[in-house]
Amino acid sequence: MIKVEKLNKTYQVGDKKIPVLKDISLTITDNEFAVVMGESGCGKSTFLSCISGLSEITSGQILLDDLSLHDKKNKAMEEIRLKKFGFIFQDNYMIDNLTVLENVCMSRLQYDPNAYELGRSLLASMHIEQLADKYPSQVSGGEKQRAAIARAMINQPDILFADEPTASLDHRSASDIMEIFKHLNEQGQCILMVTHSAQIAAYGTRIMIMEDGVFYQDEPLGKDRKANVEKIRDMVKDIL
Ligand SMILES: Nc1ncnc2c1ncn2[C@@H]1O[C@H](COP(=O)(O)OP(=O)(O)OP(=O)(O)O)[C@@H](O)[C@H]1O
Repeated sequence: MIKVEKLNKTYQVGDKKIPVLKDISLTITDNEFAVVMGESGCGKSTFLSCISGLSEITSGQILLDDLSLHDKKNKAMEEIRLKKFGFIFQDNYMIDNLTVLENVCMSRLQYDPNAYELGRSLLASMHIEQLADKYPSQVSGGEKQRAAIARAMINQPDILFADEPTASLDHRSASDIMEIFKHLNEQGQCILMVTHSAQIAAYGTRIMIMEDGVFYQDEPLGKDRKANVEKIRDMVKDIL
């Protein structure tokens, strides 16, 4: 469970302060697939990077279970980010001179001699086990994004953070990736994702709409994806 309490984030540019996140309080529970939407520049990516401990926050706190993520005295923060969080971005940042399997397993190899075994089984669950020994330049964008999910899952994270994971993919590959997310969530994986697409957001179990640094709508989603798309389009019709 991740709990956000009175989160504020202000960027300082020269002598100008730019408040981006404004007093956000919410909880994301372990079994949720929460989706954040909102117009460009409203603060979605900033929210994701604050809540995942990648960015400093200005005030408030973020608790992973009972652990404060921005406690500067907490030397274990790096370890927590590595082992409890998985990250997927629009650009999947594979290391070109490592194989797909090596990319997937890199962050686990240092502490687990069986990392490759787990990596192979993750690739199999993404239906790309045959790509294990290829290099990133030899696989398609959709395949690379599946490998990026395997890489994000390699430390069996508590939460998977995804910032527009399908934005650079065609419709078919994007749907395939969302089916994987849906399946992971059905197996109990907590996911927090940012997207601009109602079709993609409709795979979630919760939709949160941000405007100007606050969530002004936050609703559960059902299992009927078509109904979810309608509902989401209606929620965002005035801003997107
Ligand atoms: N490092 C930074 N320094 C100063 N301002 C920033 C910084 N990062 C983001 N901003 C500003 O904060 C605001 C929110 O940016 P953010 O990237 O979180 O928005 P977003 O909703 O994710 O946008 P998009 O949908 O276009 O990706 C924007 O006005 C942006 O210009």
